[in-house]
Amino acid sequence: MAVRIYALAKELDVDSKELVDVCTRAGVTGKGSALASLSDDEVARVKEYLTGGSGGGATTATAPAAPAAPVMKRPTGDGRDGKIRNIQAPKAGRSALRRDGSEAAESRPLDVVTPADDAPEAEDDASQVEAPAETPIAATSDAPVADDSAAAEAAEAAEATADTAKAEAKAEAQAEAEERKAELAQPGPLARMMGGGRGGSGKMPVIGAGQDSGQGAAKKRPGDGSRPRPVVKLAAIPAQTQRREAPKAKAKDETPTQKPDMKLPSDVLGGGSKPLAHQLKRAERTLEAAKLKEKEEAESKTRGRRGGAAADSSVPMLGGREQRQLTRNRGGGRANFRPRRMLGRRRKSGVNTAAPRKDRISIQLPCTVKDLSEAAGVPAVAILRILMEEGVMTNINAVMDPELTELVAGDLGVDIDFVQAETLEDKLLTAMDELEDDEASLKPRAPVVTFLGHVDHGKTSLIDKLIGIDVASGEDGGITQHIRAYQIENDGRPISFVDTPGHEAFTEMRARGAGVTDIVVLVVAADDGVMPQTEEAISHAKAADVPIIVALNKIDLPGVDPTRALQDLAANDLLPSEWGGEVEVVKTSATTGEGLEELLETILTVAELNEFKANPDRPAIGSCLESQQDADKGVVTKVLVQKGTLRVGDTVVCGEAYGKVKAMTDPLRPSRRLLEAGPSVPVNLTGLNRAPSAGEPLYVIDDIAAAREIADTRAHAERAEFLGSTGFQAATLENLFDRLDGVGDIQTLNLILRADVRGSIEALEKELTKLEHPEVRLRILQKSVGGVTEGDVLLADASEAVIIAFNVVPDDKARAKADQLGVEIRRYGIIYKVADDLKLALEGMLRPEQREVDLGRVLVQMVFKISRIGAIAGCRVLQGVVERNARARVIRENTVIGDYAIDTLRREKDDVKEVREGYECGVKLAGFNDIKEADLLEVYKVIEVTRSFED
Ligand SMILES: Nc1nc2c(ncn2[C@@H]2O[C@H](COP(=O)(O)OP(=O)(O)OP(=O)(O)O)[C@@H](O)[C@H]2O)c(=O)[nH]1
Repeated sequence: MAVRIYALAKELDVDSKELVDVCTRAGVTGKGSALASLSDDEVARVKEYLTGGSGGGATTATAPAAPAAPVMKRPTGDGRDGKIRNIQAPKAGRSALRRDGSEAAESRPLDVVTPADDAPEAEDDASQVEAPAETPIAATSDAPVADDSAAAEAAEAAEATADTAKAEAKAEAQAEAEERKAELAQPGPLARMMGGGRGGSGKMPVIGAGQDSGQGAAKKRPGDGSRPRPVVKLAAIPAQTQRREAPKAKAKDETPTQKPDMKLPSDVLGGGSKPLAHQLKRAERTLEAAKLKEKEEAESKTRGRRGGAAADSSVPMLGGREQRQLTRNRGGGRANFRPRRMLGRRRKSGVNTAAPRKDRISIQLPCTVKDLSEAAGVPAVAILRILMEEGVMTNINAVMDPELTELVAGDLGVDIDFVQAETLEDKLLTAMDELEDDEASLKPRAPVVTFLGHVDHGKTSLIDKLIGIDVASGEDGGITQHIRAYQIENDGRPISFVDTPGHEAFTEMRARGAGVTDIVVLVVAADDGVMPQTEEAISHAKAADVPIIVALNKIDLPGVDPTRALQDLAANDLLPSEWGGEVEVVKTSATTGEGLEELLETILTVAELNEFKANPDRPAIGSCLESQQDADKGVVTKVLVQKGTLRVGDTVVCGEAYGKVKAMTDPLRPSRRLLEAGPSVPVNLTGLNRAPSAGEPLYVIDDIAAAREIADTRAHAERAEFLGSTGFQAATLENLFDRLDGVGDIQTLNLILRADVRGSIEALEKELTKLEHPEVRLRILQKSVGGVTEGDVLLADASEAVIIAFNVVPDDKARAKADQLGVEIRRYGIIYKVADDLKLALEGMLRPEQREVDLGRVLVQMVFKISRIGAIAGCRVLQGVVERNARARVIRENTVIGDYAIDTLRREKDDVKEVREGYECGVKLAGFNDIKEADLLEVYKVIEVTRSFED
């Protein structure tokens, strides 16, 4: 019966990683990791090799009667017996998973450690030094091993020479031992990974009992004291993981990086999508503004001086009328004589322009026209005028995006700095995020295992089979459109599974799944191999920096060749362990159940190695996987708790939503109510005031008022952004450029999106962005979770929009209103059908192409001039056909002299629709009477051809 290497390692009480190496040396090849299986034969060979039999070949030749060195003996724990010692499995599993082949080779155990105090005895104890060299492992590790010949030489020298020579040899041996000691003081890569520095002098690291007693032995997990921890090779962690490193502190004397001193306006720097004339106009305006400012400053200085003069004691004291008269005359400026009309107009601007004008301002985003006016001390009308000149018609309360604000500020000659205010969110939530849990508070938690892969490769079927439910067969269109999370127990050990959709529209959901996961199971159909979404899933898994296990599914299909899929995986940096790589590939069939046990076992082994932990005793932080509006329960949010414990009654904030947790249920058994949920537990919770966006982190906070404030601020910001993106109200550079580019001519199809969950809206939006065409576009006016309401219908009517109801229905009022107003509500259940239909609708909006179709040629044989009617050409159809509503090009002496519509077409005296080849007919051309004998008419008609996006 086949047995896995790590199971055999357990049985033999050796380190499974070492056993992988031993397999290779014993001639059992192709075993890339501890999860590889061995046949009975192979097991026998390995055992034989280990007990010093002939299995290994090469090394035994040089091994003289080794005294049981390879026998996996339980250690004494003193770490100094020169034999076998225990090294614990990696504690922080991820580092162990990063090792590559070279490190593994380096990390082979050092065969012998001769402690410093033993060194002087080296000459007398040649057999002790030699013994480890006889072990199979010693043969591969030469550097730290005591050199047999050196020892022999030392012994020989001792015999052959006098006492002085003996002393020399002794000194030499001692020096050598010192050197070795120094070398060994540096722990090897494996030792480092295993958490042991120079924890002892053991030869082969062995997993098992006694690990606490050795030096450097790490803490054991509670409850599994006797279970050894196998070692699994997994995918190499990509380079980008380095971004997690804390930034290096700058050396004090390091010269700061120089910043270029660029004073050009941002739009000039931005590549100048505007015409040069426009740039010049702006430059002129800026110059004028600067001049004006200078003048104002000069005037105010003069005024100041005059004011000073008024206080001068040399001026005689005047009273009453004279004083008023003088003051009026001194003020002298035009303002004093400004007619009432002007004063009135000035007041109307409604903005306090008393603030002094500034050269440099700091302004908080989002910024309105009024904000800028107040900060810069410039009348709002001046700003509105600039905006108007730029083609942006807006009002004083309109929000300007940063680029537009900068542009206006540039025109006003004001330098601007944007500042971001510290919000309540920053204060409360960021602090929670940054709160580090101390090591002692961390408790083991279930691994979160996410299934990722291409559409239809069998993710849902595999999870269904693993947990014994049937979700796959009930899916609309056979594709997963929701993210799911369930927790099950296997032999008392909990595991949380996350199922993600494979369809390309669900990138966000896949990223979200990968973002909350500890382990990724990459499902690859054996008949299909690596496909685009598989590659995307690999990237997500790598970005999440988590171990990958590959489930090579559909292995039951007749004639499948897994080799191609394995090659694809190798090409994507996932070298399968059976090819000597580091990625476990388990061949599975969700249909027959083949390989599922092995898959589960592999998942549990990886989880065990990584020892996932979290602090359950802190305010919970989770992640919203999905949320939906339920007719009975209100907002139902699917949350995966990541840290802390979430309890019924907790106040939470999640994205733009907040509320108190009313109830929690187990997603797998919805009737099972939960009062609390700890780390790694997925729950469906109710109590939020609105459906939060999927992917939003959820925080438990004490104060409901603070939760409301945070949620409302976010909702407000999102609304402002959304309005900006739909082109309503907000003035942005983008809509300015749109206008300049003549985008106004584009035909627009307005949409209102309503869906069951936020994830569907995201996926729909993503899918719809692909429907791009220079002449038509889609504009989403509103998007929200829940059924179609009367308000939606009214908005659709006012904006001539179509309502897309995805997995939701209109309520009665909405339905009645839609019938009354003739608003179209289109209902869908499958995402790509929405995209297909909207594509057709947009294609229908494209102006049809006008195409000419040649009909025939006609020769004019005779011309009849009839008063009040005009010239009638008596013709013969030379080729093709003439139709009444066609057009004709008149050709005279090989030159086209005109192009006219056929007004009348007659045979004999009757009006006819068409005349065919060989027949005679009378043709009257609209607006052309100069027809002559021998003219040739080329008859054609114009047809309209509908266009598609592909044309
Ligand atoms: N023969 C065979 N068919 C399978 C196997 N696994 C899944 N299928 C079939 O493949 C189809 C897709 O399976 P799903 O489980 O829905 O695939 P999925 O990867 O979850 O698909 P999405 O979630 O839509 O990306 C279904 O018809 C399954 O019955 C398998 O191991 N063998």
